[in-house]
Amino acid sequence: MAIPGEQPFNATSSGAPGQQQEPAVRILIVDDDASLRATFTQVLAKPCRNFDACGTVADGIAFLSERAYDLILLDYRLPDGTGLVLLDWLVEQLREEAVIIISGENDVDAVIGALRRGADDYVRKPYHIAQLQRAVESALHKAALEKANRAMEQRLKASEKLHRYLVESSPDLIFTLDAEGRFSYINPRVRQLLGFERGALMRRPFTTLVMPEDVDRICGLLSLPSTMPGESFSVELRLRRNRGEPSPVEADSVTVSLTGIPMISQQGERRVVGLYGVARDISERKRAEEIISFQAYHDQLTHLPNRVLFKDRLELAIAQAQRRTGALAVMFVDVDRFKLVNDTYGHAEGDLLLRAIASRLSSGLRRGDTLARLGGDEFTVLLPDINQPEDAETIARKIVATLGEPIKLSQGDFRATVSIGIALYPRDGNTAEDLTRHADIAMYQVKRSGKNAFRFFDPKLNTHHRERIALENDLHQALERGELELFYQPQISLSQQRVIGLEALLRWNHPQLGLVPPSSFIPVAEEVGLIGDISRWVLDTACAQLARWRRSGHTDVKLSINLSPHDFDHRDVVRSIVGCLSQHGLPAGQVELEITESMMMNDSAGVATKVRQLREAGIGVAIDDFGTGYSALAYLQKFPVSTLKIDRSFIRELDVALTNPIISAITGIARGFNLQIIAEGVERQEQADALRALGCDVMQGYLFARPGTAHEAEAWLRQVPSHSTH
Ligand SMILES: Nc1nc2c(ncn2[C@@H]2O[C@H](COP(=O)(O)O[C@H]3[C@@H](O)[C@H](n4cnc5c(=O)[nH]c(N)nc54)O[C@@H]3COP(=O)(O)O)[C@@H](O)[C@H]2O)c(=O)[nH]1
Repeated sequence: MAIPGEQPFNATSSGAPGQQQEPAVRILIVDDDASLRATFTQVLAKPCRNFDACGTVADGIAFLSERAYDLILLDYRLPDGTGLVLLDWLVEQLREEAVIIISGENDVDAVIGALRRGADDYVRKPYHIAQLQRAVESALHKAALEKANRAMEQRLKASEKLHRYLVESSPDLIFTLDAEGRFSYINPRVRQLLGFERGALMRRPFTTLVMPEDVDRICGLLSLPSTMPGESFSVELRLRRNRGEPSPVEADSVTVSLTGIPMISQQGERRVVGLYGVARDISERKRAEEIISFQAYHDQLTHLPNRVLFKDRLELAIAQAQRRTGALAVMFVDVDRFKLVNDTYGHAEGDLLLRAIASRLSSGLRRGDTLARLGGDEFTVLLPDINQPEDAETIARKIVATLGEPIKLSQGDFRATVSIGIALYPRDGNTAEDLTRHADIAMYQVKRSGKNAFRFFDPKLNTHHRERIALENDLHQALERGELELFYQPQISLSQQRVIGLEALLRWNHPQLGLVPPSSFIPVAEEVGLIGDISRWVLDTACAQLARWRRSGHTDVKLSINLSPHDFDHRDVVRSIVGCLSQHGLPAGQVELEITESMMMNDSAGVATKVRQLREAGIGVAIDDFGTGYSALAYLQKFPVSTLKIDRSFIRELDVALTNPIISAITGIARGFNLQIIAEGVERQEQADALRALGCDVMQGYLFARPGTAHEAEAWLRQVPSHSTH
């Protein structure tokens, strides 16, 4: 883009810097007397002067048409006309040469005529050389001054043009106000930025453009008398958009950063006569700042306040409650079985569920309450003003009720439930951390006692909770540190007098607590979502061990492996089990998986189908605690298992009476369905005898061996058990 006025600013003077050179001067002599022309050239000669000379008006014009001169010495009387003709030509051509008329004429009219036509001086013949020289010096001096003036004028014009261009095409709003705060100038940017014609704004107060909310703030700054001369200010404010004007921007206002500089009178006493202002549109920057700030304080998925903002609001609410001696409640809300959805249907469905739950939860709250998402499936609620604990209870019931209707996910409906823990200020703590932690502990208790409910914090829960958290933390590292170990317990066939199977039983060698039984940590692993990793480790370790035993010749021993009901929540559980067996080169028939009877009763994860697939792959499936639940024959048809394990509780009853109708029934069912039967928890010889009498041949229990290491198990495989029955 060409910038007006650029060239004049680039002009540089020629000549070596610091060297004061007299400028070159060109003089034209027009006189019909050749000897005079020679004299002029001689007496006026200087190193920097160049002369041309001719004797007629026509030749003079010819020279002048070729180039410009600084001075013309013009004879009045010439053969082809008077010097006036040449003067007229100069005027006509807008020429700027200085002219000295030289004539013998005594006529005053001739002199006046020449001066009127623009001649600068008049020398009458005969003249003294010195007089001519003075006239020439003076005319040249005057011409030089005029030339410098013209150059200066041109530079000023160019400069003015450039400044006007810069101001008028500035992307910022530039304006001046008079002493009364009214526009005295505003650049055309106002049209584009705010949709106002600049003509319409002239003499109108600046506040015409300011959004009403910001007027008071800016008025103080604009009250000029109070502004110290030279004191500038910067302020952010919103300028009004002319809504009558069509605009690509929908906003009512434009946020600008305004810099105001008082204009000081240059004459007389220094006083403020107006204000010079530059307003820069910072709407985009503001929007970006708002987005960044929103992201810093909100959860991206649900757009609810995040942990930081929740803590902030809770601290504020505590301070306010302290002042008015009031009460508030904090709820910790955890979505039940969320991991199931995430693992089974994928993260997109999980996100959909979380968004739907967020919307349901907030529908149960009032304005002024805060619902936040801490991350994962954890939400918190702040009820900043409650009168009694029952108020929090009412809201908790309401929240539970909002989830009554199933949530539509793309892969089907999901009936979401939540576990809610409640802590009250001041009863359960007076800091944001304590209240949130205590609500979390209460929520944990709800989870442990069956989920889908709410509970208030009870200080007695605290110690237990601490131990539990410590256990959880340790469990997270147990796998990495190699603290898990498999023990094995033999399953004996009394008729064959040998170990026909082994059950793999998990142990945790805790560095401080010693050997931790699975009943103490498996439920924790299930709750914190570690069970998947642990089960994979168990399966892999047990299969690797069986492969070793096979290599030692034990090719007909069956290995029972316990699986958690949670493992069956995974779509690809069957594929991973089959994959693990083939990876270790095991025949499917040598492995049996133990599932619990309760899993058959709640078939939400399609356990029946998975059991069928495992059986089709040739893998055995045993029902672990058979008889303890509502075992029904219908289940056995639906779940094509291979083995029933009679629960320990029935074996214990054999101590009282050596017959038991339930055991008789179970053995009958097993025979009817062609299932293998194993009695577990056999501790005494009498129990073994009674079981044998009832038709049960395979047994497992302390009578034969307590669970032992892989090394001990290998020894059992090699020997016939000593505790044979009579
Ligand atoms: N998901 C997984 N669960 C597992 C795994 N390993 C074990 N478990 C389950 O933990 C429960 C407790 O197991 P454990 O403490 O190992 O107890 C087993 C035996 O030690 C015990 N037992 C065996 N004989 C007797 C006996 O004569 N008396 C008596 N009081 N107890 C005895 O019984 C448990 C074996 O039970 P079961 O599995 O039902 O056959 C238990 O429910 C295990 O299933 C694992 O790797 N994953």
